[in-house]
Amino acid sequence: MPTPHLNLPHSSSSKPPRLPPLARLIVSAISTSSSLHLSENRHRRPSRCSISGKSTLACSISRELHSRGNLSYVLDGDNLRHGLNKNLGFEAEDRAENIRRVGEVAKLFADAGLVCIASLISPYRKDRDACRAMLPESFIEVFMNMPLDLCEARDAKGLYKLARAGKIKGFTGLDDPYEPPLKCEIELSRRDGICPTPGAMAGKVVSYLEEKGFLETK
Ligand SMILES: Nc1ncnc2c1ncn2[C@@H]1O[C@H](COP(=O)(O)OS(=O)(=O)O)[C@@H](OP(=O)(O)O)[C@H]1O
Ligand SMILES: Nc1ncnc2c1ncn2[C@@H]1O[C@H](COP(=O)(O)OP(=O)(O)O)[C@@H](O)[C@H]1O
Repeated sequence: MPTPHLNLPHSSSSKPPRLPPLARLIVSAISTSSSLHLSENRHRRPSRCSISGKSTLACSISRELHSRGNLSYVLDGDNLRHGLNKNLGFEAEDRAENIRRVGEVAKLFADAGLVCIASLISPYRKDRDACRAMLPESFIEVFMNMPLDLCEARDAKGLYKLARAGKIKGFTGLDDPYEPPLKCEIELSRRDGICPTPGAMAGKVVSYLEEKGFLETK
C-alpha cells in the first residue's frame, strides 16, 4: 500500500524563520537586594527589600525588548498577589508556592515565545533554585543588590514604616531573611553610592540576553 502523502506545513519552500537557540525559553527572575550590613547588635545579617526597584526595572527591560522587536511579559509579584496568588501570604511555604506558580506561568509564556520577566522578592535560595531547575538553561537570575537603607528611604508604599511599627510581621529585610544568591547571572548594584537609572540597568540585562543569543534578531 502506498504511504499516504502528508501535506506538512513546514515544507522546504515555506520554512518558518529559525529562532536563535533557546529564544523561546527565558525567564528572568528579578530578585531583590542584598548586601551585608552590620546591625547594632553586631549580628551580621543580609539586608534586602521591597522597593528595590524590581518593577521599575522589569518595565524598563520590557520596553527595551519591545523596541528591539522582542515580545515580553512582566509577571510582577505584587500584582499577582491580587489575582493568581491572592490566597497566599508571606509565610515561608506561601512564598515558596508563590514562586513555584510564577515559575510555571513563566514556563508557559516562554513556551509561547515570549521573554518572561518575573519581578519577585523570592527571598529564599531554595525556591529560586527550584525555579531554575524548572527552566533548565533558560533561567536568568538578576540580583538587585540594593541596600536596605535605600529601600527603606524610598518606602513608596509605607510598608517599612508599618513593619517597623510592628504592624506587619515577617517583612523581608527586617524580620524575615533574604538569602543572596551564591551564583547569579546578573548582579545590579550601586556605583559610588549612586543607583544606576532603570534604563542603564535594563540595558545591561538586555545586552546579556543579546550576547547569550536569547533574543530574536530583526
Ligand atoms: N511580609 C512581607 N514581606 C515582603 N513583602 C511584603 C510583605 N507583606 C507585603 N509585602 C508586599 O508584597 C510584595 C512582595 O511580593 P512577592 O510576591 O514578590 O514576595 S515573595 O517573592 O513571595 O517573597 C512587596 O512588593 P514589592 O515592593 O513590589 O516587592 C510588598 O509590597
Ligand atoms: N533606579 C532607580 N533610581 C531611583 N529610583 C528608583 C529606581 N528604581 C525605582 N525607583 C523608585 O523606587 C520606588 C520603588 O520602585 P519599584 O520598582 O516599585 O520597586 P519594587 O518593585 O522593588 O517594590 C519607586 O518610587 C520608583 O520610582
